[in-house]
Amino acid sequence: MPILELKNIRKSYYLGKEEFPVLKGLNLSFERGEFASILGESGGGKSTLMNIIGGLDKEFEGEVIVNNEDQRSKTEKAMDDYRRSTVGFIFQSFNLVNYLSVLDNVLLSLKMTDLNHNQQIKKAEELLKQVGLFEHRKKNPNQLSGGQKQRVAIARALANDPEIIIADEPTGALDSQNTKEVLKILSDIAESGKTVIVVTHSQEVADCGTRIIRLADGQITSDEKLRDPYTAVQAKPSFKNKAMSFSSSLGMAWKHFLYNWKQNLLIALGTGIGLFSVMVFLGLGNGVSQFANKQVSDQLNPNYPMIMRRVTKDDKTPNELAMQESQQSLYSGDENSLFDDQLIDKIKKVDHVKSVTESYNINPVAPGKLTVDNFSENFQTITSWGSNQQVSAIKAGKVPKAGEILISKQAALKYDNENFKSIVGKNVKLSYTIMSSDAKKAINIEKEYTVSGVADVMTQSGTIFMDQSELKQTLKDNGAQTKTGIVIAEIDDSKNVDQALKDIQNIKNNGKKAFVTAGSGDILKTINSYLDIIKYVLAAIAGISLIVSIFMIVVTTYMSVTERTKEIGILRAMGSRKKDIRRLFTGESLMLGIFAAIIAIAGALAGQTLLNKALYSLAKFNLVQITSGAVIFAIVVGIVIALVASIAPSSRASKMNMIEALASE
Ligand SMILES: Nc1ncnc2c1ncn2[C@@H]1O[C@H](COP(=O)(O)OP(=O)(O)OP(=O)(O)O)[C@@H](O)[C@H]1O
Repeated sequence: MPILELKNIRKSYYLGKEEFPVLKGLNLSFERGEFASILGESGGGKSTLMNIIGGLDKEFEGEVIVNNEDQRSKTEKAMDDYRRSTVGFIFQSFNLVNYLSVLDNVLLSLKMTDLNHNQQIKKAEELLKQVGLFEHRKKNPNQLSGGQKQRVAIARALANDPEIIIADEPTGALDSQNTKEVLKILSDIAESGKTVIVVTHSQEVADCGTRIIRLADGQITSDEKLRDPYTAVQAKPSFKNKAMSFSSSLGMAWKHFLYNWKQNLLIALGTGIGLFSVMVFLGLGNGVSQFANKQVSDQLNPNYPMIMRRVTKDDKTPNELAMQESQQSLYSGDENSLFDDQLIDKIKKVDHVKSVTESYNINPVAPGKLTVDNFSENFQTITSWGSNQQVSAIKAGKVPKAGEILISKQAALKYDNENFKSIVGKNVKLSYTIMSSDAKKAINIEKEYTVSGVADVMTQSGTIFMDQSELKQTLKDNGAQTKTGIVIAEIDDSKNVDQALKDIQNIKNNGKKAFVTAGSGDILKTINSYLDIIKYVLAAIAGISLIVSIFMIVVTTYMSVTERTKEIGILRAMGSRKKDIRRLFTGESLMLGIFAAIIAIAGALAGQTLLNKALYSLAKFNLVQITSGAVIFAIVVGIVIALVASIAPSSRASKMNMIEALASE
């Protein structure tokens, strides 16, 4: 039974609508152990015929029957399998993969078998011994002579133990000595029971075989038998062929990635810089908002929100706006802004509220004056030191008791820039003017106090703190209003603050909402929302460079596809699937993305250390704080960018016409 039969094969090429018939009805059959040469003039259609036999070309008329199976009825998958297991190709220009070593070139075929890694290496080494190149296995193809390259190509074609070897001008680029050696190997292959079909112009090559077929003008002009086919029966291979595994494709992608490392490093740097800037901006935003949070919570205890009476006409105005109205109303001396015991009791009844303290403020009609020795400084407010203030904000001295005041660090620095603490314990005089409770009479007050301490309260530089009862007594003694417009609630736990504030805001008095609230949480929310906007705008600006990176990877992958067109053809001829080709390019660009992310992460972490060192003296705080989320973000974005960028080029690579790819230079 013939291994291969060709029945009435016709093939035409078309230029526009014009038909150029190349093969005009060929009928041939080949036996096992046959070494057949196809001789003919240039342009006679020999390569076209080989492409049809080798399963590279399905656009023809007639039947190609291999082992009793019609090739045309086969699916794409079955044709990949056919090229992988039944045929082996040898080309005039060797078609070795340049970035792989001699051993790896042979292994390429063996990657498509079920042999394990060690068995694959053993088999590849045996094949290289067979063609006399074992010593050269670690070299790259460009370190070999032409004859040696062709012997590697033969070893590679034999690796899968195919039944048919197709050789297109295998000695065309060799001198006479190398030609002899290659012909000897091809004869040996036929002798082992395989069918060898060689396309040649050379009578010397043709004379070596068992049969000469002459082709002219698309037809067979003679079919001459020189000797009987070899009779040895090919031993059944000890392994099965299978599609290239995912890890093998990635392994190949990795080898090319390393081979091309200079170019890849530059692209990864480009992409990495974009990712790096996004990470640093996010980290800076993070650090600055943590710094701001710390500043606020150092001064105000979140468990002690401030409450004022609500004065809006409606209940719909949001709490923050209603609070502004309440403040204006209080400062203008509106009685409706003041608390009475019944209102304070309502707040005390709210769940999680442990206590309610009245907070007093003196807002002099004009800035008050603090005098000590020859030094004087203005102040806007005297406020009671309440439990809502953080004791940690006191940088020198202690909380004010009766007859004492606590002043801001800014004021203390003005007193003594070298040693702001020196003001603690000094006697100071406060002089200011307030209005009587009926707001009709101005009252001038002048009193001496001892400075109990200094507090770092950034937002309240013109504030003086006084003990609550002391402040209340002062107001009383001077006939001023002793009802307060501000009370401080103490909440049992910070996790209950939001709920308690909501409940307080919903308390009604005479059918209307009675209170507005402000906690340090509100201040933080406002600060954070502004910082978030800045952070994301900066990160987005840096992110634009990532779009540039996508284009950079697209262009490089396209260039790589163009450069490696021949390799794509070789791999497809060896039985790689479209999927394997896609993985090869996607894999390499994925490595580029991961590499870029690694560069970005390493750069950002180093940048974080350097920037924090450089900026520490500014705020006594690490202003750049890169989170593990940002690290994961960089890896994910690196991978996504690479995948998006590789879609079009790798799909182009996988869809390439095999014959055109093989013919490319
Ligand atoms: N893709 C193509 N489109 C159009 N014409 C083609 C194409 N490929 C080959 N041909 C034409 O088909 C004819 C046969 O080409 P083929 O390569 O099979 O010849 P050949 O016998 O192998 O020649 P050589 O010995 O020079 O390699 C030539 O005239 C060639 O110009």
